[in-house]
Amino acid sequence: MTDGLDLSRVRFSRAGRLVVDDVDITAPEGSLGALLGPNGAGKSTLLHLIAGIERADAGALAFAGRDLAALRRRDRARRVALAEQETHDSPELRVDEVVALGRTPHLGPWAGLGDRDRHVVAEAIAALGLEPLAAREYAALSGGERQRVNLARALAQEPELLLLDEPTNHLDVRAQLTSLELLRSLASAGCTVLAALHDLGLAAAYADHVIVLDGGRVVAAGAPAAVLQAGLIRDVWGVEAEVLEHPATGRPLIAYSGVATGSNRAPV
Ligand SMILES: Nc1ncnc2c1ncn2[C@@H]1O[C@H](COP(=O)(O)OP(=O)(O)OP(=O)(O)O)[C@@H](O)[C@H]1O
Repeated sequence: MTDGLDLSRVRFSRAGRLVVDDVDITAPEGSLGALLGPNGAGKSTLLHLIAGIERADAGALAFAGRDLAALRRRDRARRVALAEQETHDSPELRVDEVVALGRTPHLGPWAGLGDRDRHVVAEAIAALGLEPLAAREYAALSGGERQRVNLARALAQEPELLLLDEPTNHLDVRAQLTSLELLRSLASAGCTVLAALHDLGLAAAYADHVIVLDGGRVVAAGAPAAVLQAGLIRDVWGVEAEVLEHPATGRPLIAYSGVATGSNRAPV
């Protein structure tokens, strides 16, 4: 058992179909991990299981040495945040109100925001550059703007474990890099971060470790350079790629050349 996230033999079925199959994952405390895999691999489901939105059928899920399933809902919410692509519970709220929802697990019963809560909310809004949007209605934002609000809300929660489902979806390239740099600095400050990503290049550029899911199973895990190799990319995603070395960072640089012929991946 580690100080970070530790999943052992986690299984989960949905509608009679096994969608998370004997998953073992270790994410060290203070690391930025990328959860990778093709559509339907089970990434969102696994994040839901870790966040306690759904309950695993079998296996152990621990964070900082504590059994996540045994934590009370409120205790878990103080420690674990999940930033999803859409916030469904607050369409009529303003941006600053949505971000302030992140403080809910830290407030006493019937208590409003205190000075520190307001400070944390303002910092989260500033970290995502959302000041100009703070008084706008969440529902009236673009997809990328909402994505930044969702991340700010998760930051305001001040979690020890931050889970994100495709946090770069809808974002322009600068916003993508800004978000990943923010996640990296959170990890450096001790937060354990695990983000489901589709962009292998971003994972290669930023993650400390990557976990590749396929058909609900972990098929590879480790340092980006060790895992993200042409053969694995062909087998899992059904595309041909050359993996180069980034001239400035030394990290893997993925150059796609096309869909792999003979791949048994279903066409999209
Ligand atoms: N509400 C649901 N009812 C039945 N099956 C579902 C439901 N949601 C997801 N699934 C199935 O569970 C499996 C895992 O889905 P999941 O959303 O976790 O994958 P994912 O890796 O996040 O995919 P994507 O990259 O497309 O978002 C898929 O086969 C999917 O069809």
